[in-house]
Amino acid sequence: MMSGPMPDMDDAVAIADTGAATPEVKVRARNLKKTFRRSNGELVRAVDDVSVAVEAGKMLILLGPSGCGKTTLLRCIAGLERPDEGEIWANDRLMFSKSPAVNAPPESRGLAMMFQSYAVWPHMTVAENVAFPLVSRGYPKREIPAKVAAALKRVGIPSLGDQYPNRLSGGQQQRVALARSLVVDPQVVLFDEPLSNVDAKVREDLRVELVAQQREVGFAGIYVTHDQVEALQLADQVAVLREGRIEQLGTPEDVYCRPATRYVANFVGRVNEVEATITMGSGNDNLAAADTPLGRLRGYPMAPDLTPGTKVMALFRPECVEISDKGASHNALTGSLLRTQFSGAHRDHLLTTDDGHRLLVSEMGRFAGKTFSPGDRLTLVVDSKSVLFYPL
Ligand SMILES: Nc1ncnc2c1ncn2[C@@H]1O[C@H](COP(=O)(O)OP(=O)(O)OP(=O)(O)O)[C@@H](O)[C@H]1O
Repeated sequence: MMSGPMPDMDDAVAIADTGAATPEVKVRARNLKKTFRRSNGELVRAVDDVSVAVEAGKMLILLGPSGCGKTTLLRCIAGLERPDEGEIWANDRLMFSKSPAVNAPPESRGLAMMFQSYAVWPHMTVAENVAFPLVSRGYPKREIPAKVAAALKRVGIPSLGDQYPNRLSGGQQQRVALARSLVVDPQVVLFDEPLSNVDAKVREDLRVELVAQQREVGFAGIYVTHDQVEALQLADQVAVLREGRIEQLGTPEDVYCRPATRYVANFVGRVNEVEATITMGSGNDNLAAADTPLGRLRGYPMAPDLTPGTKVMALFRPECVEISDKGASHNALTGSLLRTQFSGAHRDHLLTTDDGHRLLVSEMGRFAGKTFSPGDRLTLVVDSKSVLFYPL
């Protein structure tokens, strides 16, 4: 039931007891669709029947490769793009629907934004930049300096208020942009790849900062990225997108450790893939067995109907493999070392098996004293709990 009369096209609608949004859900998009027509006439389903929700104080990450529809979905929620179908609710108000016809303008949705392209304004000082959302919302003038100072302090640049942005580093400019997004104490913040223009170390610092700010301010966030490390670090929930659709929605642990599909497994981390044939369906321990050209593997079936004889792909991550000098009764594979790459916290070994399969093994820390040379025969033992069988 909607409160009040039938809304005008450009009004947001407050909801009473619709059951459409529970109190803690800050943003909900339902069955959103958005199709574009390219200049050559071709239709692109940028967002294809997507439903997502984010609760107060939680971060939802939209993750996927370039062109999968992340930005379009975010822009629909922000009100910068008009969906073809679906509904959008924010802060318990209907922001978009086709029937009744509702399409609230961006500035009335109560959503703060921090977009990569929304750079800080060079002709304004840092303090003026941060004050801008307060001024444009008509905040009492005398309250603005204290709010700006608090926002700058919160993002770790309390003394930069008088500076012009072109005197600041990229990381400091991003802090200004973050302060500008948070100064109005928003309940919801939309982020579109906000850290993609800063170097790796600054990105990492800013991610930590962002999580701390979220805890403190308690806003709900929707954050677009194609960087899986960023997604896993920041997310409460990750939506992995593929060609406009959600391939998996889950916690970072779900999408990394129990990817629903091979696409998700490959997108959120590195994997070894070996073709296999199921020889034994899953038993009491839920583990099945499959024959591969490299030997028998035990692992978890990722579909219900993987009966003996079914062709599957066995997947396991490089860090779930141990180099063994004892061998093992099952899940043991043998290969010759091609090369080793040292990366500080871990080192990666690339092996080739006798039938030409390539296997990647990642050893974490504690490898001092153990050296291997190209050509060495190594036995690998793969943890059964991390082998996953997917239908082909
Ligand atoms: N205005 C537009 N007109 C035509 N096609 C568009 C338009 N905007 C986006 N698209 C197409 O829609 C699809 C999704 O684009 P979108 O920008 O949402 O993807 P993305 O996942 O955010 O990619 P990226 O990470 O590269 O920004 C792409 O195929 C893109 O070319």
